Formats: sequence, C-alpha cells, structure tokens
Amino acid sequence: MTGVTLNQAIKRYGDVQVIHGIDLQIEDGEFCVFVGPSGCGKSTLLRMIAGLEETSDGKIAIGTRDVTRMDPSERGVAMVFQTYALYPHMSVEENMGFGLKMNGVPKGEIKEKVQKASDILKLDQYLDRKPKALSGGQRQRVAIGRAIVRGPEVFLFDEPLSNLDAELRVEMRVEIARLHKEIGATMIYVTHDQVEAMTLADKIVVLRLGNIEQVGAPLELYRDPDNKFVAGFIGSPAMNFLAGTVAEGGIEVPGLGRTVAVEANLPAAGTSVIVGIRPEHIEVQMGQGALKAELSEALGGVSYLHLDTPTGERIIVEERGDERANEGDTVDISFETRRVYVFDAKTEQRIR
Ligand SMILES: Nc1ncnc2c1ncn2[C@@H]1O[C@H](COP(=O)(O)OP(=O)(O)OP(=O)(O)O)[C@@H](O)[C@H]1O
Repeated sequence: MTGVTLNQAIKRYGDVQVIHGIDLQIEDGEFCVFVGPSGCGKSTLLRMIAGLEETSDGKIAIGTRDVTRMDPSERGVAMVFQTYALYPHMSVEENMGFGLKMNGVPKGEIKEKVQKASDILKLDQYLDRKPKALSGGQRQRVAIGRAIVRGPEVFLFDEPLSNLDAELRVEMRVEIARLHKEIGATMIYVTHDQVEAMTLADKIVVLRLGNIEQVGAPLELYRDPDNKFVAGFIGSPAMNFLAGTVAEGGIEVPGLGRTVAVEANLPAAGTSVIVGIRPEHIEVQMGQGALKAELSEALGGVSYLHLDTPTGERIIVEERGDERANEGDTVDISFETRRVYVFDAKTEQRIR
C-alpha cells in the first residue's frame, strides 16, 4: 500500500490551463475526498492520477514510483465511475474478472479473487446475472468489486453514488466506509455531496478554479475555514454572510441593525468585513425585530427558516425546538460571540 504525491501538477487543454500547479500529499491508507463547485477540476485531477488525462507539467508519484508518464494499467490504481461502465453482455462474475483475464491471470486465481470480492460486497447470489438484471446499487457494487479484484494500491472513485436514489446512496456510502476500514487501501474520492465528503473523508481537499483552497480533516475545515469560500462550501445549509464595517466595540452590521461583538483583534475602524454565522448557531427571538420570515422548510427534526434583512440579505436559521417561527413572522436573532466568523471583504481571507 502507498500514498500519492502531487508536485506542481498542471493540466492544460491547448492554451487553457485548468489545473494550476497542485501540491498535495495523500498518505498511505488515507481516505481523501476532492470537493468543490462544478468545473473546479476535481474530476480532471482524479483522472490525472489515474492516467486517463495526461499531466501537462509537474509530477505525480504513487508511493516512491514516479507515474507521471505511465499508462493507467501500470500505475496500480483502479477507478470506479459514476456510470459503472460494466459490460452488458457479461455476467457479474465475468465483469469482475475481466481485467485479470486480460492480464493472463490463471482461471482458478481469478475465481478465488472474484469470490473474495463478492463476499465483501455481498454479491454472491448475483454472480451469474447480467448487469441489466441488477439494481443501480448492485451494479455499482459490481463496479467496486471489479476494482477490488485487481488489488490496486490506490482506489479512485469519481462521483460513484450520483446515479443512485437517496436511500441507496446512504447504504452505499456506509458500505464504502466499511470497505475502506476492511481493506485499508488509499482511496481518493470525488463528490459534490457534502455528507459524503464529511462522513467518508480522513482528509478533504477543497478545490476552486483549479487551485486548492484548503486541505484538512472534515471538522477542521468546518470549524476553522481559512477563507470565505471554504466557510461557505463546507457545512449545510451554508454559512450565512452579512456585510459589516469595523466599528467601536465590534462590527456594525446594517442587516441586523446593530453592532456585533467579536472575540478578535479587528482591523482599523471603517474596514469593510463580512460576518459569517452558521445556521445551526443562531437562535430566533419571536415577536420582535426586523427580520422577515419568508419561508420555513420543515424537515421534521429541523426546520430551515429563511429570513430577509431590511438590507436585502438572506439569513437561514436552523430551528430544532417545539416552537418554530412561521412564514410572515417578524423576528430577531441572537448568537454567541464565539460563533462569529469575520472575513476581510476584499481578500475574503479569514480575520477570525
Ligand atoms: N477536454 C477538455 N477541453 C477543455 N477544457 C476542459 C476539458 N475537460 C474539462 N475541461 C475544463 O476543465 C475544468 C475542470 O473540469 P472538471 O470536469 O475536472 O471539473 P469538475 O470539478 O469535475 O466538475 P463537475 O463537478 O461538474 O464534474 C472545467 O472548466 C472544464 O470546462
């Protein structure tokens, strides 16, 4: 088993550079998740590691081997795709063993490895079926089984659960976590699903426009985002942002009609900042205030209350108690000082 090292990895398509010199160390046995908005380069970066996209510049190493110019088949990786990519005319067993057969592995050994993988993934009873006679979740299991059978040093997953319905996603997510525990291999996983990223990852890499914004453990990124982008990207519903100005004794926030106290050394009075507060850290005060409840999404255990400020900003509050605000109510909000994040309005870097 081995880790993966990217050293100033660059990808260009013709004149357009889409990955801008990525440095990244993924440790042996680590579960690393790439997240970021559509088009940020997550899939491209994964495909560069797989060898499915040529690396224009820089280096990629798997363990101590420089694989930058190697064919995908020589890299010791196996990739699981969103679309499963199974052969429709082959049975589950043949699909899973196909890679090994092409490599001239003896029949007995293939059978043994397929058996072992189908035990892990509970595919025993489906080995003779064709993919079209399987559910989406079962097909994805076969695709994962095909990767396991090859015994790669590194597993690569490109949004593997995107085509599954909500319930199956949860089931498969738990299964992938179990698989990682069981086989302990290095895994790199691309998703734009918050919950997948937070629950599966040892390490999350947040990408934006082909650059890394921040790397860290899920809760590290949640608690200690370096900038407004990461703060807004990690956490769901997203962190609320309100414009403010540094003033005597805190930050004047027009949207709230008051000065918010902050535990921090703030820049000079008059500096424009952005105040960030997570929906789960806000309390609602009923029957007072200037915030108008435009919408309440009741999910059961929680409701998401959408408030409009007089300045035209939007605040989402997570409500959990028995008493929850209704649409049309006017309310006020409160939050603990230690829960307030502050970003520089120009650079969007975190001040505290
Ligand atoms: N063959 C190509 N030629 C030119 N540009 C490309 C090509 N493939 C991808 N790109 C560009 O590279 C950037 C990164 O694309 P990529 O598919 O890696 O993003 P992504 O983060 O995986 O997005 P999504 O979540 O939508 O899949 C995008 O701006 C995309 O338009």
